[in-house]
Amino acid sequence: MNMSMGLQLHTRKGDEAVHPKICVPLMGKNREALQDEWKQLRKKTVDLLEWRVDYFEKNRDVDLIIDIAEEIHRETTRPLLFTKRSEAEGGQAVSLNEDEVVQLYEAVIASAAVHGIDIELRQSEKNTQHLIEQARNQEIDVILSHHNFTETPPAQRLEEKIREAVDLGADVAKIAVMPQSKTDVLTLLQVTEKMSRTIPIPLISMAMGVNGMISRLAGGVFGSALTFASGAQASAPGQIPVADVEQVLRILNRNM
Ligand SMILES: O=C1C[C@@](O)(C(=O)O)C[C@@H](O)[C@@H]1O
Repeated sequence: MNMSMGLQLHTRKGDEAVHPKICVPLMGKNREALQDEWKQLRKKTVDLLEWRVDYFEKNRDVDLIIDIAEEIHRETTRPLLFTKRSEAEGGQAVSLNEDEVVQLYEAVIASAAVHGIDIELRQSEKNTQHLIEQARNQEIDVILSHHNFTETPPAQRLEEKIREAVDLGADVAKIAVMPQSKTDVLTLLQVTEKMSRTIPIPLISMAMGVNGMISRLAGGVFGSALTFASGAQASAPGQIPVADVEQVLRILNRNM
């Protein structure tokens, strides 16, 4: 079984289900709010934390960001995923332009304060390759991600996105879609089932919204390596509180 050291996610082995890890997003707008969020998680089963830095007010203060990232890891001892989600893919509107986002990622990678970074596949190939190279030197995992907040593209398109992530050199591929029907949820799960058996890296997938909730609980059965669960707030539609997710996964893992 491959283990990416940074985020410690598992690649699926043959036909076996994956015991997915649980990641909780931190969305505080300042240090105090972030501290409140992670303190509330102390007694919860959380494998990873994601800092959604697009919610952070002082997003130009790189030294502060690195200092907080170090504090999060020191205090929680969980691998930390660093994400600046774009507005086009469900993130907050921020004043940073593309180059500034790349500079922020470069500084965070250089600090080695995080264990993984999320880069969207919409980012230019040049920037992506550059950041992957930097991250590799620091043994930081790179998730290459694609989110569609309005619909579920056809299976073939989703498979192409996953292949694109693999071909660009991702350590982990991720797709999130918005289902308009239960059939769309099945499409997402079917793609997950097929691709997680075929690609050499862990795959994370989810269908968002109420229709998609089942994918956040049962995605591991189909090969998804990680599920996002809400702590103080949900960072995407359909996220379920971490204690509920943990309960369901415990039942599945115990019996499978
Ligand atoms: O990409 C993802 C997945 C997500 O959008 C979800 O649907 O749970 C939540 C985001 O915080 C994270 O960056």
